[in-house]
Amino acid sequence: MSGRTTALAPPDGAEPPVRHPDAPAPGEVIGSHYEHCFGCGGGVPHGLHLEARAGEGVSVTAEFRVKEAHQGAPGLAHGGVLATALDETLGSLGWLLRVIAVTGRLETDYVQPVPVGTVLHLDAAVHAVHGRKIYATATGRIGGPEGPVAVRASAVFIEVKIDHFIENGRPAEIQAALADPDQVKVARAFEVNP
Ligand SMILES: CCCCCCCC/C=C\CCCCCCCC(=O)SCCNC(=O)CCNC(=O)[C@H](O)C(C)(C)COP(=O)(O)OP(=O)(O)OC[C@H]1O[C@@H](n2cnc3c(N)ncnc32)[C@H](O)[C@@H]1OP(=O)(O)O
Repeated sequence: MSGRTTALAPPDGAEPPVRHPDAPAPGEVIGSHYEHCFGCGGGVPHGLHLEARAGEGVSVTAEFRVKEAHQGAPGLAHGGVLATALDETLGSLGWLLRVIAVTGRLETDYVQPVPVGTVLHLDAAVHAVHGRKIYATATGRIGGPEGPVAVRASAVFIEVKIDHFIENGRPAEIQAALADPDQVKVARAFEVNP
C-alpha cells in the first residue's frame, strides 16, 4: 500500500481554504491563464471561451455557451465538453488561492441533457485544502444562475510549481510561452519566477 488516496472527501486534518489577499475582488473577471487553453483561451476558435469571475471566499462563477462544435448527440453538448467546462471553472479557483493547481481527480454527474445554444451557468468553490491537495466542487445550471442543475462535479486538484509545465510541456510551446510577456505576467501573478 502506498498510502495514496484519491478520495474526493477531504481527509482528517484538512483546513478551510484561505483567500489570498491579492486575489481578484468579487465580481472581477479572472483572465485566461493561457491563450491556447481549450477551456479559457481566446486563441482557440472551437474552445469553450469560458470567462470566470471571482466570487466571495474561494469561489468563482463562469458562463459557457454551448456551440455546434461542442455536440455529442444531435443538438446536445458532448459530456466530455461539459466535463471540460467544469474542470476549467474549478481550475480558475487557483487564482483565488494564488496557487497553480492541476486536476488530479474529476468526478462528474450528468443530471440533464444540455442543448446547443444553452448558456451553462457555472459556479465552483474550494471546500478544503490538505497539503498540496485542493478539494472543490462545481455546478452547472441551465436557464439562469438559479436554474435547474444540469451537471455537477467533485474534484481534487494538486498544487504544482511552474516546473510542472516546463518539464512536461512540449518545448516549442514552452519557449513561446516564456517569450510572451503577457504569459510571464500570468506566471508572476502566481508568485513564481519562470
Ligand atoms: C512555461 C510557462 C507556463 C505558464 C503557465 C502558468 C500559468 C498556469 C496557471 C494555471 C494553470 C491551471 C491549468 C488549469 C487547467 C484546467 C485543469 C486541467 O485540466 S489540468 C490538466 C489535467 N491534469 C493533469 O495533467 C495532471 C496530471 N498528473 C500529474 O501531473 C501528477 O499526477 C500530479 C502533479 C497531479 C501529482 O504528481 P506529484 O508527483 O506532483 O505528486 P504526488 O506525490 O503523486 O501527489 C501529491 C499529493 O496529491 C495526491 N494525489 C495525486 N494524484 C491524485 C489524484 N489523482 N487524486 C487525488 N489525489 C491525488 C497524492 O495522494 C499526494 O497526497 P499526499 O501529499 O500524499 O497526501
